[in-house]
Amino acid sequence: MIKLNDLKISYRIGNRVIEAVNGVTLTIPDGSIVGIAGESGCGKSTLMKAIYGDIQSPMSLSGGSIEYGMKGADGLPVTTQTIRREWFKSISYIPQSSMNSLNPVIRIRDQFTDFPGTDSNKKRVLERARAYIGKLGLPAEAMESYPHQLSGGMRQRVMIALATFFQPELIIADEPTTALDVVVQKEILLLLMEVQELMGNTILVVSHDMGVHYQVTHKMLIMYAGRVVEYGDTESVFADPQHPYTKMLIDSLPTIGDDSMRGVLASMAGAGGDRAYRVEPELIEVKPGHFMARPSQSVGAAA
Ligand SMILES: Nc1ncnc2c1ncn2[C@@H]1O[C@H](COP(=O)(O)OP(=O)(O)OP(=O)(O)O)[C@@H](O)[C@H]1O
Repeated sequence: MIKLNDLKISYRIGNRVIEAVNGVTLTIPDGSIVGIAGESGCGKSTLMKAIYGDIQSPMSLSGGSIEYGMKGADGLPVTTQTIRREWFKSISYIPQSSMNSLNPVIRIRDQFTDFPGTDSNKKRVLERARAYIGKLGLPAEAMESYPHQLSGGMRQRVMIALATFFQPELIIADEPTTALDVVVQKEILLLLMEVQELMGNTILVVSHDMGVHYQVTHKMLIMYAGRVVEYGDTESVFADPQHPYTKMLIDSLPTIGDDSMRGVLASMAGAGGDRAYRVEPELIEVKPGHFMARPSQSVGAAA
């Protein structure tokens, strides 16, 4: 269980201090997938880096604390000061555009054996790694490849394989599917879910995509301007959002049968009322090669 107690993280740029995370208090239960959403610049990545223990200038922990609820190799509780020793072993980080973070001049096999803290018996590591990447849907040949020889989705799978190789208790994934096409996005998210089911680790996933959060997470944390404005079980947050900002984020998701565009569509159809337009708009060519679904007035509709 991770506990954040009035956590404050700031950046100092000259005389200016930006409170990027401004007093966050919450508890993250073990074995849950927690989604973090909020607009650009609200502090999601800063919070993730702080939990990962990657706090370096100009970033600083300006208040509060993080309790990790895990013990290190020395048997002592892990703290902000000692968390770095747990990197790759108990806690791993899948950064934004991580598929481009693989060292381009090192074969995938060597990325596994050169891993910090890995077993010194390379043969044993490679055997394990081969079996493991197979489980994550990668062909054995991928081990012999350089990163550029793999597709974006495969590189992201390799990143996930590297990040989960030591079965860490906590995985932080900062926008793990950005820059992937939607089909691969779905595969990667399913993979993360499978890994979590298999290993029972806690996963924190940052994403701008509320659909992703709905599909994948157990709990949702909504951030706004450095603060948490809502936190709860995903089902409850989506079914009954409490904070106006959460409502806005959820309302921005189009749903089948969505009626919110009714008035606009009706006026586009020149219907003069908000009911008189055809439910299935026709796709018409507005400019050569450029089509739009223009609503048209329905037969017998009142003007
Ligand atoms: N290295 C840095 N130096 C100074 N300010 C920073 C730095 N990194 C982030 N910030 C500032 O901290 C605030 C929070 O940024 P952060 O990257 O955590 O937001 P975010 O929610 O992850 O945004 P995005 O969704 O765009 O990744 C922003 O105001 C940002 O400008």
